[in-house]
Amino acid sequence: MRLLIDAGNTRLKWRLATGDAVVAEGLGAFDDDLLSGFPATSRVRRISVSTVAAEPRRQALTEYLEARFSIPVAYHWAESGRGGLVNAYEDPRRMGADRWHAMYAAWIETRRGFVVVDAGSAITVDFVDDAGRHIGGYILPGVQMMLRSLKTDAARILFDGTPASDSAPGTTTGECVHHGVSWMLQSATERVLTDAEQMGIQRVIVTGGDAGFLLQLGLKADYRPDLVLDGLAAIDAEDLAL
Ligand SMILES: Nc1ncnc2c1ncn2[C@@H]1O[C@H](COP(=O)(O)OP(=O)(O)OP(=O)(O)O)[C@@H](O)[C@H]1O
Ligand SMILES: CC(C)(CO)[C@@H](O)C(=O)NCCC(=O)O
Ligand SMILES: [K+]
Repeated sequence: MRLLIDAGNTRLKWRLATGDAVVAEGLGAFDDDLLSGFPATSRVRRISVSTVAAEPRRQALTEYLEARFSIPVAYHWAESGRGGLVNAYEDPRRMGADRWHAMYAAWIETRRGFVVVDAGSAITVDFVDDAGRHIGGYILPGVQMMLRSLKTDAARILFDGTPASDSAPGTTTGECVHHGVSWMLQSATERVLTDAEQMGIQRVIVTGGDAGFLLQLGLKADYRPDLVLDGLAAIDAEDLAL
């Protein structure tokens, strides 16, 4: 069985697979048991990871996995191109592996243009045209990141509560902050759709922990929670076949 891992800045997702079939999947924070819910009896023959975590955390993950499964860990990074998908970055190693793996999953499904919106710790937007050319993208602060910076970098912005999909002008600090985040993301969402239209791109795909929030805010997109793992699985299978 293959163990596939998407290790983000906030959470870690894992999938156990045989061939294309998913045997088990899980999701957890880094401070929990790293593979909570993992079926103890399974025989893992290969481990492949896509990560954007800091180097010390990546090393800790490697040590944990090698100690637990006694096999080496294969990391997959962003590439300049694969299977007709071409990265716009001059130095692809600088691109987050999650962005490349998400784009690759979307590309091999239809081999048509698409936009991937990954609403995780940070929010990324990547545009790919019908020829498989990555046009480029955006990196924006994520929902928790925006709230945290308002809380910590301004002394008198005091608020509680959770994100609301309401974007009406607020009349309390809490409303101004939470509705403000919604208002900003709604604007960004509209812009994704108009930009895609201008580029002749029809398909919008959304993934990440805040995908549901963006859909609530009116983003018209296909929700694909495991896009990064899907791309990683495909790439890993291709490399194995070489
Ligand atoms: N149960 C949850 N725990 C943590 N974050 C959650 C949860 N549910 C939704 N979220 C939202 O998901 C975001 C994190 O998304 P996600 O788990 O996709 O990120 P990640 O993959 O860890 O990070 P990265 O963006 O670095 O890949 C948080 O900012 C938060 O707003
Ligand atoms: C932007 C994030 C944090 C999104 O997870 C990740 O893709 C990343 O760390 N990227 C590195 C910078 C870049 O992609 O250009
Ligand atoms: K992610």
